Amino acid sequence: MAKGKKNILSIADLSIGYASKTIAQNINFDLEAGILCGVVGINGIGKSTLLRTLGGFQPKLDGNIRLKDQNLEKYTSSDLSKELSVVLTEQPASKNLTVQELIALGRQPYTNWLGTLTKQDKQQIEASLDAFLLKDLRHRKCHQLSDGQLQRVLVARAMAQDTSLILLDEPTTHLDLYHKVQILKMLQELAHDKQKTILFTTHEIELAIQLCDRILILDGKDNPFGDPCQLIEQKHFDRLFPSEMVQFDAKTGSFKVNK
Ligand SMILES: Nc1ncnc2c1ncn2[C@@H]1O[C@H](COP(=O)(O)OP(=O)(O)OP(=O)(O)O)[C@@H](O)[C@H]1O
Repeated sequence: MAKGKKNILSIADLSIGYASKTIAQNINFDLEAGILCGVVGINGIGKSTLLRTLGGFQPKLDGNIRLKDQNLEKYTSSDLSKELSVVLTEQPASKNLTVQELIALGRQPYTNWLGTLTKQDKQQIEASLDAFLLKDLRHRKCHQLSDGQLQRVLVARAMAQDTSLILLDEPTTHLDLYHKVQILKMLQELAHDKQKTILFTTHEIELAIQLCDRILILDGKDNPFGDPCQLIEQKHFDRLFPSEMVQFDAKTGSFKVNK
């Protein structure tokens, strides 16, 4: 850990899965404020299960999850909603709301029972609309948005919630390359400029290598974690897929198909 910087999320010896089956174990990593971290790994290895466990949607099987020096299970749901926001792949039920209304829902943990927005709530909503290029779309219904626009709205809602940790499950699914890069750069900016800790699952390994500060590789064994260059040097990406099919080129940080 860098001197003087406190961990926002500390994971030790974590096992995740279901009563019937352990999906992944031996997961260890720490994340400080201002870090963008990608979680990669092959289909079915447990990325979404990890996200759901960290988000408190399903119980861990073993080990420790500490959020800002307190065990995750110790948080009341009201306190947790001020420290942790989650953006899942499922489409929101509230797509009949306008962009601005959906983003305003991010302020729910802070508003009174009437949902009255204070000046500070409104400022946070404006800043979120601005950061995710949504000012012109603010009155558009969410069901009238493209996948890329809707993804920006969902992340903007998480920004409005103003939590120290933001978890996202595959935020780049269904997006073209330009919009994948756009959303990841916006997440990077949010992490670096606003000192948020952001963890997201992805199949975009090459983009994660270029844009993330840290990567967790779920590999069903040791689950290596570190900064992308370090993981490349240690040849962890070389072992991700069967080498007769695809090979990792450490010089370019990209995968080549064996023809
Ligand atoms: N409710 C459940 N009960 C039992 N097993 C489950 C349940 N949900 C998922 N699984 C299993 O857990 C394993 C991990 O699934 P998970 O969705 O976490 O993987 P993933 O890495 O996110 O996959 P993908 O990249 O395909 O999205 C899979 O084998 C899946 O079949």
